Amino acid sequence: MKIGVIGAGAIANFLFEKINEQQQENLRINSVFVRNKEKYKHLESKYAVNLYTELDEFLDSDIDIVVEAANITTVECLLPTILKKKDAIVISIGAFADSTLLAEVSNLISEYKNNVYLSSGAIGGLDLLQNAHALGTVDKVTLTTRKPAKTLIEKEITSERVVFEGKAVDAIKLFPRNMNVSIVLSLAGLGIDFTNVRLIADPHIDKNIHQIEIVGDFGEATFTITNNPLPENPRTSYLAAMSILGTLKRINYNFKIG
Ligand SMILES: NC(=O)C1=CN([C@@H]2O[C@H](COP(=O)(O)OP(=O)(O)OC[C@H]3O[C@@H](n4cnc5c(N)ncnc54)[C@H](OP(=O)(O)O)[C@@H]3O)[C@@H](O)[C@H]2O)C=CC1
Ligand SMILES: O=C([O-])CC(=O)C(=O)O
Repeated sequence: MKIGVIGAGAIANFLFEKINEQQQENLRINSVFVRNKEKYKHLESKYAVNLYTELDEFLDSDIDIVVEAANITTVECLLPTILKKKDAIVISIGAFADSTLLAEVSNLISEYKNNVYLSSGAIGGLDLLQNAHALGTVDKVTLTTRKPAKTLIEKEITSERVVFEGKAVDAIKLFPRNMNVSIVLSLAGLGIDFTNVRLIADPHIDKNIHQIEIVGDFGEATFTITNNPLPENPRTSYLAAMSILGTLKRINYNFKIG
């Protein structure tokens, strides 16, 4: 599968290294869409990719699928155009908190028959949540996220602080670079207005910890994911980058699990 990546930050560099440098069977990144070619010029020789700043040229290049590794605004601006030509994997899931975009994307999927894959990112358990809610009988979903304090607030603190408590719909507005996980969890389950979120700045940790609690007719489930950060961007978990690689591998394989 030939891949085009949008963005060239921490997640994108993980993918360049693991896919192009270390090589993965049947996967190859050919094209990278950036805002500033000069800034990222070194990538062309390092990973044998072509850089693009024009979206149509990027989409018409030698790629089968687009991987977004940029931010929410980029998804809002580019995804509708992408879906007219290519499948897409999205990691900045927060974009789908906008119901207008969600409806537009649903219409484009029907019309152009391209697929959108929402990576599970820095969490897991989305298969269980979707199964448990297949009859609409999950009652409660709560996400408690703890991140190193310095990645959430500028001021130094000595004890933990709850920086957000409420619904996913508001969490993503206030923390668009930290709460994408709350939106994928919402889409798999009760929706953005009914998924409970707590975000805690913790000065005593150096990992991104997501705790998920699900209650419904099936019973109860709790998961804790203790994520190592990506060195290039400690706000982003290593698993978020891995989840894109996992999605790419699963698309390629006809023996589907879960
Ligand atoms: N679902 C999940 O669990 C998670 C999701 N995320 C999402 O992934 C995104 C990427 O994370 P990460 O790699 O750590 O972030 P980085 O800040 O390291 O990299 C972001 C990259 O996107 C580029 N970019 C921004 N806007 C555009 C654009 N319009 N067109 C092309 N490139 C663009 C930036 O380029 P430039 O130099 O031009 O600014 C930069 O190279 C985050 O913003 C977040 O939305 C992150 C962590 C977890
Ligand atoms: O990487 C993480 O732990 C989660 C994150 O930033 C997000 O969901 O936006």
